Amino acid sequence: MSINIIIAGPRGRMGSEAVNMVHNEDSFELVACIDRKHNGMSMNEIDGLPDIDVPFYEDPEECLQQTDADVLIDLTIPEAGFVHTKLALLYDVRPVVGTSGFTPDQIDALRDLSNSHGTGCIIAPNFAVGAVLMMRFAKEAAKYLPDIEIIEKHHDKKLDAPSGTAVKTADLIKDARESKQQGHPDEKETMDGARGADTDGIHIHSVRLPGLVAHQEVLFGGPGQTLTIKHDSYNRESFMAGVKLAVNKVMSMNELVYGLDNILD
Ligand SMILES: NC(=O)C1=CN([C@@H]2O[C@H](COP(=O)(O)OP(=O)(O)OC[C@H]3O[C@@H](n4cnc5c(N)ncnc54)[C@H](OP(=O)(O)O)[C@@H]3O)[C@@H](O)[C@H]2O)C=CC1
Ligand SMILES: O=C(O)C1=N[C@H](C(=O)O)C[C@H](O)C1
Repeated sequence: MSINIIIAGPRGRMGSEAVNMVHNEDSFELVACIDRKHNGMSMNEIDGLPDIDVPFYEDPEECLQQTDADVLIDLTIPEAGFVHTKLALLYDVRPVVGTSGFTPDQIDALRDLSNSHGTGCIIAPNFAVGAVLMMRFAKEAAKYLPDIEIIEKHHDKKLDAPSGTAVKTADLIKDARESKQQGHPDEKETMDGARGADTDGIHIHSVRLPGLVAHQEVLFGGPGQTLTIKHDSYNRESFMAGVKLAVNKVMSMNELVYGLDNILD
């Protein structure tokens, strides 16, 4: 039996990669797309998209009502992604969400809905296995070297800053070390933003440049030494093994999980 999948954001950089991955996977079936353009058209009628006969819906609720789907993959923007994920849970379709930029309150609301419906949901700020390991190693290192700064670097089409990965990394580090103020107690920015964002004393610096894809360095400093843990995604294929794993895993889940690390064996 194949897993029936809806993709939201099929024309995007990640969405188009996910369309190819789902289409090429024997046990997956792409059954519909949610797109804010091309309502009522089939993918194979739209210029520049693969020759796949699958319907496009502008209205996410109409899509969920009319489609026999098991899983929704959302790769859009946080505002739309939140609505899609909520609706999918209401229709008992399991969301696999890569969209970054949800607020903690939004994640809590989706967790409540997922858990009360008993419908599995995976929200993963980063689907690349190497990035998950970077976060895991950073959490471990934070126990021994608690002075930490994060530099995340992305392509200049990215809408949210800091990245979901940087936020998740900082959250993991907060679980592993005591809250602390970093840098000089009297330090003063003479130019706004010079020290980056500050979450519980951890500073996050966001770089946006053409040519980049998705990169992060976690820097640790101690007396006479530094440690750098670094991950680079050079293309969007790097995320697809994680998306595939999440689709398979979510089928047997009945609650929300935040972060791919929680489903890696
Ligand atoms: N978890 C992970 O591993 C990864 C997550 N991401 C995240 O995935 C998301 C998508 O990234 P990326 O593919 O680079 O972005 P793109 O901008 O390339 O794609 C976003 C897609 O969402 C669509 N969209 C925008 N607004 C709406 C709306 N209101 N309703 C429905 N669809 C909408 C866009 O359509 P239109 O063209 O009409 O604007 C576009 O097709 C981002 O949040 C990004 O941070 C990215 C890489 C990896
Ligand atoms: O927008 C991107 O490209 C990416 N977004 C995710 C994030 O915000 O962390 C994951 C990855 O870094 C690529």
